[in-house]
Amino acid sequence: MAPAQPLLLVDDDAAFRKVYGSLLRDAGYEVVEAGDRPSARAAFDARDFPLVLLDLMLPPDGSVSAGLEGLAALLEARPGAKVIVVSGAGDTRHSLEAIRLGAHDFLTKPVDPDVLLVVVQRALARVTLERRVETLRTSLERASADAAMVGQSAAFLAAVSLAERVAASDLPVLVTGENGTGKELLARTVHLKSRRHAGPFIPVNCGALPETLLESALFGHVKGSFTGATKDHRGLFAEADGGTLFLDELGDMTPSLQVKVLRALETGDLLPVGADRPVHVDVRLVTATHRDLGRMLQEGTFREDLYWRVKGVEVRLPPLRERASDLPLLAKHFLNQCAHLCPDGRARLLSDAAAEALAAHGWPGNLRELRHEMQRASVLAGERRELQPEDLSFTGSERPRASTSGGTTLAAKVEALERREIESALERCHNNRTHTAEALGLSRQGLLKKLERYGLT
Ligand SMILES: Nc1ncnc2c1ncn2[C@@H]1O[C@H](COP(=O)(O)OP(=O)(O)OP(=O)(O)O)[C@@H](O)[C@H]1O
Repeated sequence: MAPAQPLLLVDDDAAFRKVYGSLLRDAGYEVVEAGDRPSARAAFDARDFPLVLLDLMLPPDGSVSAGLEGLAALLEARPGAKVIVVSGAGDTRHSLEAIRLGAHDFLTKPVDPDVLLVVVQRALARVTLERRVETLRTSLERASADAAMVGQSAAFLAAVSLAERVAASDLPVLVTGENGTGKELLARTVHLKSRRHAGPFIPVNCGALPETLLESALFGHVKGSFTGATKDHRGLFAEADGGTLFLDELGDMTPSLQVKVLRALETGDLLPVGADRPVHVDVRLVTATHRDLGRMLQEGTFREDLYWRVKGVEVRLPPLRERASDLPLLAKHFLNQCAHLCPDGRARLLSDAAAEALAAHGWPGNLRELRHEMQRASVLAGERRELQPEDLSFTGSERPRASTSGGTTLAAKVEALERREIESALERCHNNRTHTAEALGLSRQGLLKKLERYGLT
């Protein structure tokens, strides 16, 4: 038999506690009683009660406002607990205020015993459901993070094991590796394996925004602090409070912003743009860069004090060419992921010749390039079940097909040309989007739009 669920029954009226306490005990619940606010709070703190039946007007003061404050404090301490407010006749206004503060329901005295039992039963069923959802959500997040990190090569497993070992601590983690090696995925894994896993994971690409926008995105701003600041904005540091902030492409951050980030990390205090008072946050930092920070230190483009603050433990992700044994596994993983792109919804397979072509390629864009190749090959193969080398862009046979498949109108030809230019710039810049945008004379945002339009993401 399942153990009786514990309820906390708080009322200064001993007769009420006696009658309703035994009613609930007879219904199979374990009832703990409290007759005033301090003893109710002590009992609440001592055990994980899923449900509290609470009278608002309690000794020592009998005041409703203190009762409402007490209710808010209980819910703040344990937001998952359900509180049912039991008030005297004529107290509806206060009961509604209690609901606004987060109480689950209210009952008015004299309480009909049958109604009480139904309300209690439904509130407890709700708690059970919410707890089950939370457990499932956590295990799903963990499972999907594990499942997403495909690879068995020694170099990859060493990186993952180091990341997992450091995840439990609050140490900063610096993930290094070429573009597309899986740095963001590893950062998410660190978060999901940490004690902060239920908190937010906030990724920020430091190379994607100009300095002033990045500053206000990170630290927030107050309304009116600059043109366009029409309302207060919390900022991503504050949004990551209680969780993990992932600063991607840290090496792209300007020196003056590096100073501000360093200050925030040292004190935990942020100064939103235009604010006169700092805000305190509790954030675990994970950073990533494809740049050689050691060389940037020597060149004076990256601050040494910030380097030591973010470095904590450095985890280097190997490029795909150093993980040759993972290539077939990863290719299959990405083919399965994009099965929905195939006309029959079934994942395509690699022919031996296609597998050889993959093995012979250098993969400058790493896993991102492989994922993209598998997507486009799945589409190009059409009804064919097995992929052939000509379905791969780097074998040289697919490229001309793409340029002619654009159609014969001028617009189609221009599009085909633009697509080819973007592809070759991406290749030259090793898939670094900031550099590709610069090389093409586009804004990063403009490039991202085009990548999406041509299915190159
Ligand atoms: N071990 C892995 N198993 C399966 N998929 C992976 C793995 N690592 C990365 N990926 C996938 O490869 C792609 C690129 O990964 P990710 O964005 O994490 O790389 P990155 O190093 O952060 O790239 P960038 O340097 O451009 O920011 C993503 O689609 C990601 O889901």
